[in-house]
Amino acid sequence: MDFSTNGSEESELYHAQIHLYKHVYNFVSSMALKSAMELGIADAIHNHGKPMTLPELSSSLKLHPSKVNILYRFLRLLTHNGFFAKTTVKSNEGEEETAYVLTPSSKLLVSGKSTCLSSLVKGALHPSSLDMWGVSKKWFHEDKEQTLFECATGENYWDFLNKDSDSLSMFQDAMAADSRLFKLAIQENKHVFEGLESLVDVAGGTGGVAKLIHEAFPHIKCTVFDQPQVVGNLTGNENLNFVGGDMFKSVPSADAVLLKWVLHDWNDELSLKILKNSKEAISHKGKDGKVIIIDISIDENSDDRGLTELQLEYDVVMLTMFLGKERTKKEWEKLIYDAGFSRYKITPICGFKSLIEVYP
Ligand SMILES: C[S@@+](CC[C@H](N)C(=O)[O-])C[C@H]1O[C@@H](n2cnc3c(N)ncnc32)[C@H](O)[C@@H]1O
Repeated sequence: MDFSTNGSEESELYHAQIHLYKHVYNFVSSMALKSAMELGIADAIHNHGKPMTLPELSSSLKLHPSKVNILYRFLRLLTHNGFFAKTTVKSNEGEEETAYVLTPSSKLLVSGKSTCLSSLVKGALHPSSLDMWGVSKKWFHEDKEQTLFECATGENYWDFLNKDSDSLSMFQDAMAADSRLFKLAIQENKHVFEGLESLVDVAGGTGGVAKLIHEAFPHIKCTVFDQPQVVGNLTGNENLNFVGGDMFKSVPSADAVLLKWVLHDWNDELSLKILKNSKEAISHKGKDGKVIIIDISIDENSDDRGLTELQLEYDVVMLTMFLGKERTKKEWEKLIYDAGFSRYKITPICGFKSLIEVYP
């Protein structure tokens, strides 16, 4: 084989190598982030109340003294990746020392805050979501309509969650964490909820979003509708109640149906069923009823390549875990019209998701 190249071919080759290696080792950044979350680095810096030096951080985390340099190297990667920032402080002896501070991204790992996403990091990077990748070649060659998760474990992800209360809690906590960040989107899109007297949050989990809507619009009668094993033990109040059931059979009646992070779990056939049941649920309001979908609308032509990459990664997660999908605007339009709705409006929210108002 001839490896001789001219300058530009060489540069292209090295670029290609860096590109490939970068994608091969991306998992290290994910795992370092997971370690930071498990160690509680963000909490330690937050609780310290001022920039924290490496020895202070190591001692606060109660690490073995032999691990200080290891912590430094994890922090170097995480700082490079934008999770921490460095500053200088003066030691008691008057010497300048490097100290770490939180960035907006690591502030999302501070526990006890409404914006804490630690449980999402925990759920998304849990071995139950990662181990399945070992059988992806087998999955591609099999003539079976099953998820990668099912191919690896012999059971579908919903059954896996439902048989073990720890896994179900982990999943619901991750969803609730994601939902809490929805507060800002509600404030920015108040008009979507104004005028409603009742709303049912279909497959609303433990009520993360419904609670935010209830806070912002206390007069709206909110119902969280989910599987009985998810909502069975939850209690609300006069205007926030929890109902167990199966959205593929029927959906409780309300002025509006909310479907957040729901339709991406299902293929078009099952999503159509959910949308038709939702249409039925708002039918008493005639043309004034609405279905509010919160999901990704993939934009492959976006100038923001990082955002599109995240949307496409989510699509593969939905595919491998649920045989679900993230949809493009065109795919949303088809699904919405196939379900018998007459118009819709898409508004980008939360950076990478969309709010889709759908009308009969
Ligand atoms: C991805 S989670 C979304 C939860 C919530 N909407 C949120 O954004 O936090 C999907 C939810 O669908 C619920 N679910 C699955 N199958 C269901 C069914 N047949 N009827 C009602 N809910 C169901 C699950 O229990 C889970 O809470």
